[in-house]
Amino acid sequence: SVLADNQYAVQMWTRNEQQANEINCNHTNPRFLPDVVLSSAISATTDMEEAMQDAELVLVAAPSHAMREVVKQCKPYYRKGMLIVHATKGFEPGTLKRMSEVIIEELPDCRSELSVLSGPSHAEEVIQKSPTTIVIASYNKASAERTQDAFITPYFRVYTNPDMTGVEVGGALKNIIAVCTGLANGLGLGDNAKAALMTRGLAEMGRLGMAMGAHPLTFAGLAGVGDLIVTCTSQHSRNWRAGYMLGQGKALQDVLSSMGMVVEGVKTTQAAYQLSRLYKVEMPITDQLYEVLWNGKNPKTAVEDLMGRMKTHEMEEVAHNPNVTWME
Ligand SMILES: NC(=O)C1=CN([C@@H]2O[C@H](COP(=O)(O)OP(=O)(O)OC[C@H]3O[C@@H](n4cnc5c(N)ncnc54)[C@H](OP(=O)(O)O)[C@@H]3O)[C@@H](O)[C@H]2O)C=CC1
Ligand SMILES: O=C(CO)COP(=O)(O)O
Repeated sequence: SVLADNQYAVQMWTRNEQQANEINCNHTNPRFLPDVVLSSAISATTDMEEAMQDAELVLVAAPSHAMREVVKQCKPYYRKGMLIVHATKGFEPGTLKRMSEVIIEELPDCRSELSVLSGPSHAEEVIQKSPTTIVIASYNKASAERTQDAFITPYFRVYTNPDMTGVEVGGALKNIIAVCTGLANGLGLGDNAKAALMTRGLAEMGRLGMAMGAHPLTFAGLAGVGDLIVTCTSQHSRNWRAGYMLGQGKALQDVLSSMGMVVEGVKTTQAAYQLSRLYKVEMPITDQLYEVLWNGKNPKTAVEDLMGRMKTHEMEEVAHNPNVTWME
């Protein structure tokens, strides 16, 4: 819709024939955005060749577990020079790769035209043209700026950032913390607990991100704290809602089947648990959520175990910074 507002003719690809017909005939997408009329500049098809044949820019927003499969389907119709943008927040299950790594493996020629679009941006609000800020990261400045130009509108403000790793890792990891804050609310815990999870969660997002090669300040930006705030506090967040239901005692499988939409934070918790061991980074909140989701740990015990950890200082970098020392 943002691209259509910028005068692009938008061709959507979906695997669902009924959804394509609905978009083409009625300009609606009722399962995902009920009560919304889409621009007549948007059409849909189930034929990937038709979707990609004249494309200048390809935006991929498949869930992380389906990214490789979808990009493989794009591959025969990819042409060097096309801008490729992804908006997916997660890691590839099993390989633990970031989405840009998966895309580059499948489309090696697209490296310098590839960007990630991320930040605090619930579709339900973007479609209402509610002011939204977002970041585009790319290895290539010219591609980042071309993509910025394609998406920027008076209600959708786009920044650029060269830190592809930081933007991808921030967007993926904030979902873990959103599930945790939902869980805390579902357990009846208060705003102090929520603030604690968000702040200490941001610390562990940054620790893993830096170990993976990200710039620490990216986590203070839209793809870090920005998206963390919206996902941990918005009624629209599927990750928060899933956590809330878990906190109320529902079983994980029942929660996931009742959502009918992807809850990236669940698989991302497993991926981050594995990455934290690979990179030897402490991620206590992620560890506890992993035990709750994957090993059936009681969430109340998980909270007690987090609160009962060995006492420590707040920030490693500050505690060991010679300019900020303890008084003798
Ligand atoms: N919703 C939002 O506001 C935002 C979402 N994101 C990110 O975008 C990604 C997608 O999220 P979102 O669109 O909300 O998820 P939804 O669950 O709402 O939709 C997922 C879509 O992907 C399709 N899909 C799933 N698997 C495949 C596959 N193997 N091949 C082709 N299509 C497939 C589904 O089709 P079907 O219906 O046929 O299953 C469905 O249309 C996630 O990584 C999310 O974190 C990022 C920012 C905002
Ligand atoms: O990433 C999002 C908003 O920026 C969407 O979050 P949810 O997947 O939790 O709905």
